[in-house]
Amino acid sequence: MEERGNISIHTENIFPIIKKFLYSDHEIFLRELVSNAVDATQKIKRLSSIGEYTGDLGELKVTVAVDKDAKTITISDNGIGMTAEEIKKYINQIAFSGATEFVERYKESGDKDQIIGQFGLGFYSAFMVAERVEIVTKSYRDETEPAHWTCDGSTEFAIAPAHKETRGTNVILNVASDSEEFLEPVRIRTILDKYCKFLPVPVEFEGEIINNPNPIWTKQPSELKDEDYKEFYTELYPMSEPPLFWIHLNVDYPFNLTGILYFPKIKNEFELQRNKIQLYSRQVFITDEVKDVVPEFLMLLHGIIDSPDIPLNVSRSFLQADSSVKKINTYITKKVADKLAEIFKKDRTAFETNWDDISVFVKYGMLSDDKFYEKAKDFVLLQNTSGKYYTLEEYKTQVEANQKDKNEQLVLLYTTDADKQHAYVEAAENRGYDVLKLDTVIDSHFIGMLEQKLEKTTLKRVDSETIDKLIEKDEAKESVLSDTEKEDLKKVYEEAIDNKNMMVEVAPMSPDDAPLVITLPEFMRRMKDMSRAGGGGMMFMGDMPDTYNVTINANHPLNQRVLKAEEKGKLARQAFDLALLSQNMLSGAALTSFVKRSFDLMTKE
Ligand SMILES: Nc1ncnc2c1ncn2[C@@H]1O[C@H](COP(=O)(O)OP(=O)(O)OP(=O)(O)O)[C@@H](O)[C@H]1O
Repeated sequence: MEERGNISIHTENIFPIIKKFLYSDHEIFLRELVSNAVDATQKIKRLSSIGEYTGDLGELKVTVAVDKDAKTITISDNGIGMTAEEIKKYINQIAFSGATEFVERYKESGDKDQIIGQFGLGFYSAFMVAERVEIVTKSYRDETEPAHWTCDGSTEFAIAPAHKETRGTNVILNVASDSEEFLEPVRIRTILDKYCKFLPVPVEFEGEIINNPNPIWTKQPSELKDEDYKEFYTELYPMSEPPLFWIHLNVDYPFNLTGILYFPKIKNEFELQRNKIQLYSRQVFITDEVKDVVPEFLMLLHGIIDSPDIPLNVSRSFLQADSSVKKINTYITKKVADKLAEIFKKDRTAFETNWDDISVFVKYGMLSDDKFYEKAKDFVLLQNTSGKYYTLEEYKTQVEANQKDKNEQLVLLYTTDADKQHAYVEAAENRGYDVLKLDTVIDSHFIGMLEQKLEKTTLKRVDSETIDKLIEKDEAKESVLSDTEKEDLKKVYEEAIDNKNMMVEVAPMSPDDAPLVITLPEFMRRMKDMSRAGGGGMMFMGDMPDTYNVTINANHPLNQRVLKAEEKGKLARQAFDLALLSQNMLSGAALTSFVKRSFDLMTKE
């Protein structure tokens, strides 16, 4: 006998609302229905294992079938099935109230993106693509009758006895005319591939099992070889270069989390590599937007995180405040730091070889997470211009003797471009100083952080001061020029240079040093960098021209010649242009006139 009834929910007809709001995400209906089917098979397995079900389990499986002519999609399982009473309880009440709650939430927050993908719509999502949904089901309990339920998404349903020999449930979607794209097998396969690839029960489509029910993250690390991890990486990211190394996450207290995180080869292009971590809940793909679950700096990693404890049905802001999400964050950070520390200890050569790929990520982590800093400070590496790697501590020991200034401040020198800043690097090295290479996008922030964290330490770019001032020592240099001669020399240069952004000064330096050095003070460059990055309340700095210091070496023979020469100005200008040239700062008309002047001078000699 057929029974008709009304589903008791508050909202009259939630179907059009859901259909409209979830337009872009219609495809998740398949994820929801297939995971329900998987759940049903897992439930029967559990009942069997505890002796509540004594019948034959058979081969547990979920089947998806498309019938283009009948315009149906059918999801079948041989799970626990439902009685008519259970349909009323679980589908009419739970599924529909879940959907009602969804709509209420949507109305509250008004932000579609916050909810989509975060909220399992459950059974009701079938109505996003179907005009009518049928359930034909037979419970595992022998004495019960199979049932047939039909509903068009409104609050009315019909339930009648059915003919079904075997245990389990068929959910039949009569696809709506505006959703016929889902009758294309290719489309269905793509969706299954996205969401169901690692479901724990075989899922069959067109005669093929489309999933890998035992992905490696569900296994014990001791069962796995390096090859297994690498193979799995290729399965996830078919076109990628092999990963550098990986971490197998496996924790069941105080929260449940498994997964594998891979360190990819990142180099400097890290923007491209985001959103490569996939979030699963009990092997069901949820999203690859893991922003709130994984610490920001770990977004560069690839791989899988699987946790039933991540609340998927709440909005973003709530997720950030959620305590298990916070714990997961902390756990992942710790695991990653421990893994890096372990590789560093066990195989320093491998660590150094991979440093270029991991440095951005380690530095980013140190900058954004204090706990990570505390661990990483022991393995973060500094590389000098001759390619040698040091830890912070090792480097300190290495340069301490030579690079302390008169105030006992340790000065670390660095270059952002060893090629362009070659003249300065060489000058520093001739002094017996060591120069670090800090040339990645993140290094300007990293430098700031080191200064904050390391005691009595400053970092200076090699071209920010003349060599004597980079690391100021107590010994004063004698000048071969008298004060008046120095004044004269200054005037000659000022007139020859004729640029108010070039601050000329004359200072005694070693005769072996360059006759003239152009420097951009460290503080100046940093403030400009900051204002360019939009911070620090120094917006006005960004538009200001650079103000350089031009230091004339009073002890260099060339400058003694400049003072005495007939064409003082020409000689001074020539020296200045050469200094510009060595800094890659000479171009256009200035370069042309320099070349012309050089030929002139050569012709005269
Ligand atoms: N294929 C099925 N076999 C047996 N029972 C099912 C099946 N599909 C749904 N159910 C029952 O209907 C209930 C409601 O399903 P629905 O998908 O709406 O919610 P849910 O699975 O509990 O939660 P979620 O929102 O995570 O999907 C399920 O809890 C289950 O008891």
